[in-house]
Amino acid sequence: MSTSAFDPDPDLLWTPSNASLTQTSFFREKINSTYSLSLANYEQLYEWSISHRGAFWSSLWDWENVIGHKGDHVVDESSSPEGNPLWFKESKLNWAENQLRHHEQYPDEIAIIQTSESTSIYTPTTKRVTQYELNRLVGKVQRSLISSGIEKGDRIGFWGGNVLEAVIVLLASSSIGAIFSSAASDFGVDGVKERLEQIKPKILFVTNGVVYNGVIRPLLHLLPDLLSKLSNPPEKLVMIDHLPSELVSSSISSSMSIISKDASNKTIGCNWDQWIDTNEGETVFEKLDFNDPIWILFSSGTTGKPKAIVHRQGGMLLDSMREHHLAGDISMGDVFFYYTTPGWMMFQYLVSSLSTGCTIVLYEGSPLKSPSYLFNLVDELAITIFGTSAKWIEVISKSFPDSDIKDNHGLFSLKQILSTGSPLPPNLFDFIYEKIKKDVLVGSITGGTDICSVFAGRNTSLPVYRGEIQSRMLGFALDTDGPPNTPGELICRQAFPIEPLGFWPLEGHGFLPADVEEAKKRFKESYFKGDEGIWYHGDYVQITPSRSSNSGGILMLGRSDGVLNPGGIRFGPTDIYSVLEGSEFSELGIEETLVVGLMVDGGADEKVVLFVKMKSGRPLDENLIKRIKTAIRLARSARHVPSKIIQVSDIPVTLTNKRVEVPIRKLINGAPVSSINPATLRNPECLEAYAQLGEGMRREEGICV
Ligand SMILES: CC(=O)CC(=O)O
Repeated sequence: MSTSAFDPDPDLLWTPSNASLTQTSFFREKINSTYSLSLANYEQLYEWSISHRGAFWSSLWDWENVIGHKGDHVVDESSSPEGNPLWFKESKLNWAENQLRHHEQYPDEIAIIQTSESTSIYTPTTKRVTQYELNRLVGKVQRSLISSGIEKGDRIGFWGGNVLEAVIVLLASSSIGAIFSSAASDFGVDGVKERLEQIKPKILFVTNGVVYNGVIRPLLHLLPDLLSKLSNPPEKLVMIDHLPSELVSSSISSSMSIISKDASNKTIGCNWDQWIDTNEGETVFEKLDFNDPIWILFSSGTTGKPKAIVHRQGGMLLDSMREHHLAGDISMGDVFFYYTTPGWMMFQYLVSSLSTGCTIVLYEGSPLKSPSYLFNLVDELAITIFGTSAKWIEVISKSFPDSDIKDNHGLFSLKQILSTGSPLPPNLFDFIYEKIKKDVLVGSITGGTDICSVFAGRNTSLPVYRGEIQSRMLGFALDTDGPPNTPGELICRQAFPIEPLGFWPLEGHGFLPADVEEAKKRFKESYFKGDEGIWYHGDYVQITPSRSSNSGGILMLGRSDGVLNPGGIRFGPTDIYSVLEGSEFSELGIEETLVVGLMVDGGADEKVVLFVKMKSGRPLDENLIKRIKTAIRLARSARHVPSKIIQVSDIPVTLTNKRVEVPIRKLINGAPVSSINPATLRNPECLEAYAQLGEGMRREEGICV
């Protein structure tokens, strides 16, 4: 693969050196020969995949050699997303069996590398687990789950670090048809409680602690509080010694006594090593329906309790193969790292790549222990696919303003850099190509918790253009709700197999009918509008005109509920963020910004309000305000220039570190702080200040307060 020196398009940053040797091209040839077609490029393949969905998803099943029984049925082609049809109704498969499918043929290949942050008093060893060993461990955990009384449809909870045991429990859970759900070690007790209370797991796994940024953070001492807050605590608690017990021993002993006290009523605690089956045996896989639930993810909606999104076994399997193997060309020999925690869907995204035969890297710790920390890891582990967040790339770009990362790190193995979490602005594409590596595919990917996959993203068969997501993914009828070539909300017009089954509780799991009905209503309100039946994804985007037959790239402009509309000009918050996130404003002291609309004229119009968090000790003075306004006017337009630019001490972010416009827009327009669910935010203590600022602004505007 190489950069193209001759293409006149100034936005072209990278071109695959041999697009015809990618999985996407091979698959297109296969489709052409099977259906006697002559699809000539990605654009034509994409159009075919959405106009022949049954044939596409069925061919994908065959192409990926899914282990299972396919049957004849694929989907009712006339069904809408709101109809949420069953897919592959006659099929039987198991997600975990497919993830572990290389253990017999390639027992010695490394499936997982586990690495963790060290402290001055503790240096963890890097663990390498072979395909054989992983399958064996999953078998042991599977048998222990069964002995613990876990059956198909029961929920299994996990709270803790990004560790090997989390992956093993996830695989073992799917192997018997149980439903997995996890929370990250940095979620507070209330955040975990809100999740577990909704799904009522029978068993909970907890790591004893993690190291983050040099600090030991024990978890077990929080368990008594958590258990006492649950109306229906898990019957069993399994504690995983991720850290040596002497580093967290005081917290263990205090929590164990309280767990034992609870044990007479409810929860019985034990240690992973005591719990896990000591016998050897076969790992068996329950043949499940394509539409059986596999895991529950939580979306960080900021009002009400988090939405408990239930995904399906078959959809998660088939689409992850499309994503990692077909679109990403990941295969055995690749080493795939994604910086994530078990509290983010990128954990499932990463684990789901095991089916390709690649090695996945689990890293537990801070991604910013030093700016070069993860680049060293790339060299040390020969990582080929490196995934991170746009925020991390931004921070790194500010930490290395003058030095070339490529001069200090080999990065020879690196083929792809993936980014998600928030839009990757054009200047960060430039940063990667100039400072990190020239010959690398930069895959900005977007999808999220709602689909636990990617709607648009990395595509090894297509070029990379500055600021653009490469392509819409095969099989998804994606569009915007506006006229062509204008920004609009991202929609999916046709039913798709990774549509969630619904919000928990689903019918048939012993929950109150009223709760099931409420979950159904909330699901409908979350993704559908009017009676069109199409899926509204909640992202504000623009599909660009097709270049190099990519069928159009995607520009991410923000969340659709954060769209601004001053004087009838609609634009996304990203239009402002991308101007202010370069190194120029970082050097001037800007740390973070948030932009929202203040309703004026009785709601008929709005004014753009920009909140700015400054680096410690740096003021937001008149000079800087002037520079901000000028930069926005020059880069965007006079209509984009904020009416008010206000310094704040903190910008609210979700538990997965995404900044949130919606609650702040509500607060400054008069909603009470109590209307925002604090457990969904990492720093809810900052909300009160926004409510007060809103009150002041409304007074200034002559709006009744
Ligand atoms: C793939 C994604 O979209 C991940 C996220 O931002 O949550």
